[in-house]
Amino acid sequence: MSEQHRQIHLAAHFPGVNQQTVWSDPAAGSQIEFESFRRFAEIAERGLMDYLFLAEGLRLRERNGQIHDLDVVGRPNTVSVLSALAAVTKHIGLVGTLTTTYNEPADLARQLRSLDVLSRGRAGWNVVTTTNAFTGANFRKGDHLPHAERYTRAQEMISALEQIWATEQGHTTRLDSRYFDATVPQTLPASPQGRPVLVQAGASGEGRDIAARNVEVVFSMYGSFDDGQQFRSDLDERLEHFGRGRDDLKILPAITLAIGDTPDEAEERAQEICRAQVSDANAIYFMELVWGRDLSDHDPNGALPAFDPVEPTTANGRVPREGDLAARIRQANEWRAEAEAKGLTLRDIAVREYGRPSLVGTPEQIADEMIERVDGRASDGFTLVGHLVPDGLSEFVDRVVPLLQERGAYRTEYPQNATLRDLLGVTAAQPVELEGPVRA
Ligand SMILES: Cc1cc2nc3c(=O)[nH]c(=O)nc-3n(C[C@H](O)[C@H](O)[C@H](O)COP(=O)(O)O)c2cc1C
Repeated sequence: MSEQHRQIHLAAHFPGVNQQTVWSDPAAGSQIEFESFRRFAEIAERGLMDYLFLAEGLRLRERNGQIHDLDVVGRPNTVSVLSALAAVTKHIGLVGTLTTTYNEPADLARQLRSLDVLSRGRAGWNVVTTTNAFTGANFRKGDHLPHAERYTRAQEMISALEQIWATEQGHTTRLDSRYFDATVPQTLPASPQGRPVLVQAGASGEGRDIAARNVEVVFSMYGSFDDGQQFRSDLDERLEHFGRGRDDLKILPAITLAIGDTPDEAEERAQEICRAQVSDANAIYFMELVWGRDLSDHDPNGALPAFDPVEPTTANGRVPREGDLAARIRQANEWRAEAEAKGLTLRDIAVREYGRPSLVGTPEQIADEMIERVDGRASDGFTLVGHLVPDGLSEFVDRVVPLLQERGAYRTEYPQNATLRDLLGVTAAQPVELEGPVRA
């Protein structure tokens, strides 16, 4: 008799423009052409995954007032890509990230319901509030709401969308809250899953409350066993507070992989991937986030800056590395001492700090580790982020998925006509009522 394991849920993250994806690799495809998305979806669906996931960036990254062209830049609109994918996939869920800060309810509700109807109940919405202040410049408001206000608006947006989605076709919804004052007609029927699955990404207390109150899946960065367990128990308390059960919410942290035939080979692969991810230019960029200023006059293969970090002077489209100035100065001093003692360059430190892939090992080791984390409730599965687009997850699908299946921890086929909510095995949360307007 094989041991009983909890079922693992998997999502495939089509990386946006970030340092995880190695676009310079000859095997990398386009981040724009539909063929990349189609192939990526085909691999994820071959791996029987719950959903394919797209992040959102509404501007091109900038650095010192210039477009940050270290990587490829730009990506097509999320809902357009997912709608096109609905036509070439059959089972897999299609989850798009869309911001609550820079959208209006009628438009967002209609886009997401359209995707849900076109895909016959396979749509999901990753609720984000957008960190990057400069995104505000795209919009009439031109400014960014403070963090707490963004979450007030997010809750109102979720409630508004739920109200609109619960309204029958041909009827209207009246929205009257702090941020919204609109009368919205329901132009479409419901999909087989009623409304899109809600996913959330945002780690503060407010973000976690939004998740515990409203959503069915959290996309987190807490990939290690201990961090995952801590995050889970924090969310469990919040779920209880909002009258929901632990199984009403799945947590799928981001995971990166290096697979090898032997542990040594996997380790070598991990090193190779890290060095490809942290190119010379990316090493400088990474250190600029710590030092808070332009370091383009520094040699990535030379010493770390001799001066201390400062308060950031340029808005480069990225929030500076976490930690206050004193902590960043301490960090810089530690790295400098270590670099001198061991003869390490700026890039050596960046490669190491940027972080090795989260799971490094043979297919057996990776399958064991995943099962252990899910059985130990450190997560309910994983959002897989490959370092290559579009084929980066094929080795995982071909070599690790069969082992998860053999061990009874993963589905062996898609259920017939399953919606995304069916695949995840979750029920929708009770909608939160919109609070009345707080207009003076
Ligand atoms: C794992 C993760 C993924 C995120 N993905 C996006 C994204 O694709 N687009 C976006 O505009 N914001 C994204 N965000 C930003 C969040 O929505 C939020 O604005 C930010 O994390 C600040 O909120 P917090 O303090 O609650 O974390 C992401 C955040 C996290 C933690």
